[in-house]
Amino acid sequence: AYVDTKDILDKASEGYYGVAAFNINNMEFFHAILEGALEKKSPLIIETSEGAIKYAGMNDPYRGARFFVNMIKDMANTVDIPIALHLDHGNNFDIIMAAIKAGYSSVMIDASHEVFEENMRITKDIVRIAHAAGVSVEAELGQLSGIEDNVEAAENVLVNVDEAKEFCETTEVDFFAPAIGTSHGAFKFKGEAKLDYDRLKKVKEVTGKPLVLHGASSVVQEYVKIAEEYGADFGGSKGVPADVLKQTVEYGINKVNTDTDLRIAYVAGLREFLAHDAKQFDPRKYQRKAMDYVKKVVMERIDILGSANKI
Ligand SMILES: O=C(COP(=O)(O)O)N(O)CCCCO
Ligand code: NA
Ligand SMILES: [Zn+2]
Repeated sequence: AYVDTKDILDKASEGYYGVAAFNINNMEFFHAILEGALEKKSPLIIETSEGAIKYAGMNDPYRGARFFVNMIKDMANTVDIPIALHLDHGNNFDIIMAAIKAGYSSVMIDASHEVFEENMRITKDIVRIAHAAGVSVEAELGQLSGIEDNVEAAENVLVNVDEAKEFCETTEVDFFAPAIGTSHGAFKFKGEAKLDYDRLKKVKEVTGKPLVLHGASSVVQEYVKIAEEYGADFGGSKGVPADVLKQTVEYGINKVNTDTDLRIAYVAGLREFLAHDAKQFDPRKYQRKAMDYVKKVVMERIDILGSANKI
């Protein structure tokens, strides 16, 4: 069934388990992810960035938003796991409105690069509009290092616990993303993967909200190796190890944003297949291995986060 993201995350917060939020740009990633979630009988959050919406809509965001809603809502209403569709890193007002109007389950307003008061004001405004339309809202405090959705965040700015309390009370966001040391992409840490667990525990205590971990991909080396065997160069790639992910779930993370792991799995499968089959030109066949690797990553992640059979 097609559900509100808040319903999935309130249950996850109650039960102290994590639900992965998988990013897509096309049909094949959605199908591969869905196969994995169905097999695991897991609730599923599908999310699209503003770039994905522009890509699918050939630069018309409202068309792109409708494309994803039509594909995902219709499929969701014909399978028996709960599925939500979320706008990831919403920042452009028109695209956030397009997602709400098209029928997204939830939207993120990411004003984390603004000063605190401004982030709070913008977020409060989006919450008012989204809630009027029955849409739930995610927002973020602090900054991930690396490229945060075309906004260059120089260094990690960790969430401030007191600000988090005031922010959640004032804005009434439905779920909240505290920056605790992760970053987007495949090169997350120079050395040891260190997250600020103490800060995370405190944010859970003072907000009582379902929490979101951005930049949560593990950069699974099994697929990095396959991709590199067939010509990729992902040297120095490092993500959030599975045991660290489990710790964050234990301390209150409930939505676990995962994009890079799927991208690496897919390109590994594609490179491997094409290196061995010189004759195949049916896209349903030459993408299958890539989709199988995405499905495997999805199922492994569901096991790590504990959302299997939680439907
Ligand atoms: O927080 C995340 C997941 O980040 P990642 O999968 O790179 O760890 N996202 O919001 C996904 C989109 C941006 C990164 O590609
Ligand atoms: Na998000
Ligand atoms: Zn993110």
